Amino acid sequence: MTADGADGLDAIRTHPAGAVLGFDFDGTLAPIVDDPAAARAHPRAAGTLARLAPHVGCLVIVTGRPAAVAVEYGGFDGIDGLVVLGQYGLERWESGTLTEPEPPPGVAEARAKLPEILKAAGAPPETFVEDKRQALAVHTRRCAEPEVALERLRGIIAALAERTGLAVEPGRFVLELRPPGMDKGKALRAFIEARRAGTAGAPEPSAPASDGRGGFPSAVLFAGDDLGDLAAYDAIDAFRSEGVPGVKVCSGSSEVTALAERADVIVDGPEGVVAFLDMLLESLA
Ligand SMILES: O=P(O)(O)OC[C@H]1O[C@H](O[C@H]2O[C@H](CO)[C@@H](O)[C@H](O)[C@H]2O)[C@H](O)[C@@H](O)[C@@H]1O
Repeated sequence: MTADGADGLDAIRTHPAGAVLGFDFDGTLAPIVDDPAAARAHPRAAGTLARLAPHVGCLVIVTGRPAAVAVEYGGFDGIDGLVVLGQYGLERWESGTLTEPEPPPGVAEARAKLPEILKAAGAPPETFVEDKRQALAVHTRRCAEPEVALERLRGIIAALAERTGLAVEPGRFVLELRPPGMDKGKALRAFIEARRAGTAGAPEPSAPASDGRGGFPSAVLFAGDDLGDLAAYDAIDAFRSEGVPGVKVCSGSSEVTALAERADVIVDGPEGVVAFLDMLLESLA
């Protein structure tokens, strides 16, 4: 644990009612599997989050998944106050209500062109396109050589993104074509600022009271595993520069090393994340 991370953890323990705890879904709360539709949260993840909820200011999941899919696969419905920001922050799920924008026209264009483009690039037949309505994720995990297949597609996916006005989001054996302008850092920051102000586009619950000693947020933690989570780490760094303690947790894997280099603490995948939260919970209860 870095010294800054230890400070962040201390601040959560000292002022839990003002703390914001954010999480990625795949690879952090849910073990990675070959088929995206078969992913489910670690069996203890939802229970641990439910037990944490009454102790902390906010629990928020910030994911590349559609928000409703993360809620379903995570078993998160019913966790008090939990908010899910889906599609890198474009969608929001809270208390059973989903808010989502219309996808930009470039998504339909990319959807129409993608099959022919993948074929022309010689993508292996195991290449799989996950259609998330707001975005298209091209997966190569099931290919015999997933890294080779992914590299082969990088150029043509970038060109398609350029033509359709979309952004490329690289991840664990996946290249996503998604609307630009939002990322997990912006989503996390906007969520916290809205809570701090007690207002948002939609009626927002008032900013949770801190315990009377810390401000809001008293501390911010984010746990992630993949490249898309680096923007959330950036947000933690920015909060720190403003005097808000933070903790960057890395759900470690051999597939991605970029997060480990910037994390305060590295744990062993979703099992390690849940164990870390159990330990935090014990120190709060
Ligand atoms: O932001 P996240 O919650 O981490 O979501 C990022 C993407 O995760 C999913 O793909 C990853 O998980 C799959 C299931 O374990 C795995 O098969 C795939 O190789 C991974 O890249 C998901 O399918 C995407 O839609 C998410 O955007």
